[in-house]
Amino acid sequence: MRLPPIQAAVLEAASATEDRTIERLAEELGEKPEAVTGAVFALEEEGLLDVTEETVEAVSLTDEGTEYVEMGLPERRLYEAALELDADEESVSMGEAIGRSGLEGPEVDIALSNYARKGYGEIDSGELSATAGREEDAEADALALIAAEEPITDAVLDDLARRDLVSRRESTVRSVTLTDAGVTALMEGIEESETVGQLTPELLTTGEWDDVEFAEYNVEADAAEVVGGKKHVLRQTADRVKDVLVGMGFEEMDGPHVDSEFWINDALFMPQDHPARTHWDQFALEEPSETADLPEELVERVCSAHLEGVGPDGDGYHSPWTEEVARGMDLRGHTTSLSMRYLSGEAVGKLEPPQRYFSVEKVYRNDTLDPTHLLEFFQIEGWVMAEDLSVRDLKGTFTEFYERFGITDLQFKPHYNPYTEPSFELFGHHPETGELIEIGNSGMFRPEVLEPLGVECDVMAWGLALERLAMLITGAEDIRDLHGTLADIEFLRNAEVIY
Ligand SMILES: N[C@@H](Cc1ccccc1)C(=O)O
Repeated sequence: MRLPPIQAAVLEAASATEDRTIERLAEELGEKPEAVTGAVFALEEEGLLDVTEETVEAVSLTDEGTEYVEMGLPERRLYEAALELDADEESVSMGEAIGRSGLEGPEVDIALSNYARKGYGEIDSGELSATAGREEDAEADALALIAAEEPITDAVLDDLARRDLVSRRESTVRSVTLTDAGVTALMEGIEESETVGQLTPELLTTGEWDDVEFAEYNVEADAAEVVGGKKHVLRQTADRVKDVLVGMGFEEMDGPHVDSEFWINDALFMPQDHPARTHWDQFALEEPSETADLPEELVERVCSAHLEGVGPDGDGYHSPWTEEVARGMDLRGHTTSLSMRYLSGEAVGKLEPPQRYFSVEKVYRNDTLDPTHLLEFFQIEGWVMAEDLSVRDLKGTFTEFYERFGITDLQFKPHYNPYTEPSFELFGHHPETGELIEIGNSGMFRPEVLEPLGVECDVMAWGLALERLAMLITGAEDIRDLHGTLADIEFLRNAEVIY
């Protein structure tokens, strides 16, 4: 029998009595698994091989996992440092133990968050103790086994996966055995035929291509995975949000990322001593630290609203209001600053009702990073200006908007904002964890906001979280998987924004 060289080689390497995997054959023959798979399918079609398929979970170390195999787990290194400081006698300073361990950056947090959980000792107000005689660490042992390609138990695997130290993937393992026909063919002898699998520059330049016989394409063979560039999941979500809002009749706003306290806070009737206006919550600029460019008449009206309120029964904050504070420059902590610029007429001139505006833009807050918080994130800002709006209009708009993303179980909770009354927070269920997560904040702008701006009808408004929406759409459980230095590339490659 005549066969192309790779098929002949595969047939000779296969056994009649023992299953051999394609991986193993490829290794033995020094060929690419894809090439061997192609040959196997061709031989199966000729009836010379039997192929069986099995789905298995392949476990491999992530970069972080590989690093810990070499360096030791951070909590383990902290424990060893604590022991060197005699922590089994009594507790020692946490700072000193960290210093001795050589842990740096995010590793410190990782060490601290696993230390007590794994029984290495207690951490209490800056002090740390170490449980004597902790020789074993199931997670460390398991990492070493995975590195050596040995099997490990599922329970530890779950822990390691939760820590992102391993990645798990389903793959299909194909094994082959010789059929009777295959055995007979081998006994009768195989000759290598001249078929060519790949057209090369040599074949072309020598003109040999005209003499050789080409192998047939095998469209069923596994091909190498191609990871091409694609639009980021968050950008896909933002584009979709824009499409939906434009479809609902909204126009887009834009404006400065760095803005004055006036537009970010004062125009919104945020008292100047409000805690959200301190460095705990927002990033202030040193250079330039203030603007000379404020709309003077509006500043006067806003100042008066703060001091005396608006209307005949109005009441203000009875606390000082200074233009100096209003001139301060910040990275905007919300895009409601844009709504103020548009509603005041400052951005595109005086607007007559009805109007609908939105933006999908970045905001900056001095928050603590966690699974639902980033320091830079995107807000879906929006407002509707019309006569006689009510909370029903607000809820109806959200219901319509979120339905376009398959989110139909919104929940509303009463809330407080200095600038809206009434105010509502919005919640949606996470598709994977079932947890209720906050996805937005909204309300009807108060007269103290609208009157100084010269707006005489109702305005309902909101700020929705783009990343949280992306989490509900894609099932991402940690906002840090989506963007930032800890983004999960594997997740981003596969996540889909379907609509
Ligand atoms: N600025 C609010 C959102 C909001 C905008 C407009 C009205 C009400 C709420 C926030 O950042 O959470």
